[in-house]
Amino acid sequence: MERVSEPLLEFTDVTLRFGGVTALDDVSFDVEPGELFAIIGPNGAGKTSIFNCLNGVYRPQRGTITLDGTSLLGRPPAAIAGLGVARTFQNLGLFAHLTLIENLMLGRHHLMHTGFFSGMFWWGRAKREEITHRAAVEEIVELLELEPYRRMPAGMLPYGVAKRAELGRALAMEPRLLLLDEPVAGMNLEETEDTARYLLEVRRELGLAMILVEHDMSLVMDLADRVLALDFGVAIATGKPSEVQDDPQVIEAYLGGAA
Ligand SMILES: Nc1ncnc2c1ncn2[C@@H]1O[C@H](COP(=O)(O)OP(=O)(O)OP(=O)(O)O)[C@@H](O)[C@H]1O
Repeated sequence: MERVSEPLLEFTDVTLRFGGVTALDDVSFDVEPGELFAIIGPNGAGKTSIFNCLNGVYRPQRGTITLDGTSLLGRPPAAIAGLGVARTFQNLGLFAHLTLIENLMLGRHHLMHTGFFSGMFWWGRAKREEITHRAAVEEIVELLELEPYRRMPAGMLPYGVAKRAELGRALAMEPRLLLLDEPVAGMNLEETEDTARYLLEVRRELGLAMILVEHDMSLVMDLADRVLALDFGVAIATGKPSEVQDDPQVIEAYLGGAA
């Protein structure tokens, strides 16, 4: 891909170890603004470890990670979320008893200035803030076509809709970088195609950068601008989906895994 701007994310020479296990071995990649970047690799290759380094859950022993020039290393997950890195979870990060709208409003929590007590004293300001946040949430509901489920408790949503609501919760944070952890895991073909459509729509409407970790290779090949392939914590190929797909080391990693 031709360089049109400075990278949004720079993940450079990152090494992460757990005792004798090297989960990431000197891994480097960067993500451009608005880019859809995918990370693939067999089980245990280190994909989730990259997400956990990015959002401050793990601290690598070596390397640097910067978002728009600001180092993310050593910052707690909430601070990294505040800098604009949002994540969706494989096992849904929704509160089952809250409605879809309430879950999306919680996604905006870190953007809210008025707490409960100040809200009591500054009723006018709190009200105005609430109206702004509700309007932003309603835009996401519309974008993801979630209107029919607005007042439904998240625990009662059909699986495909719950995954979409999870995407909505992450978008409600107004991220600059969205980490998508296996967004189509457990979905049937129709739900997978729907998700691909929504992700393209999100990208078209919001233009935010996304990193996709996904085992569904056809989704990766359809959606990604560039792909990073990992094997045993080592970056074995980076490039356009078609290039990575044909890379002998990538083929070997997958065939070896299947054997
Ligand atoms: N908290 C941890 N403690 C010890 N080892 C860990 C920890 N987290 C990850 N690992 C190890 O690091 C390596 C990479 O794991 P990781 O979960 O990042 O792989 P993955 O590519 O996401 O795998 P999967 O596709 O199965 O989710 C594995 O060997 C794993 O056992």
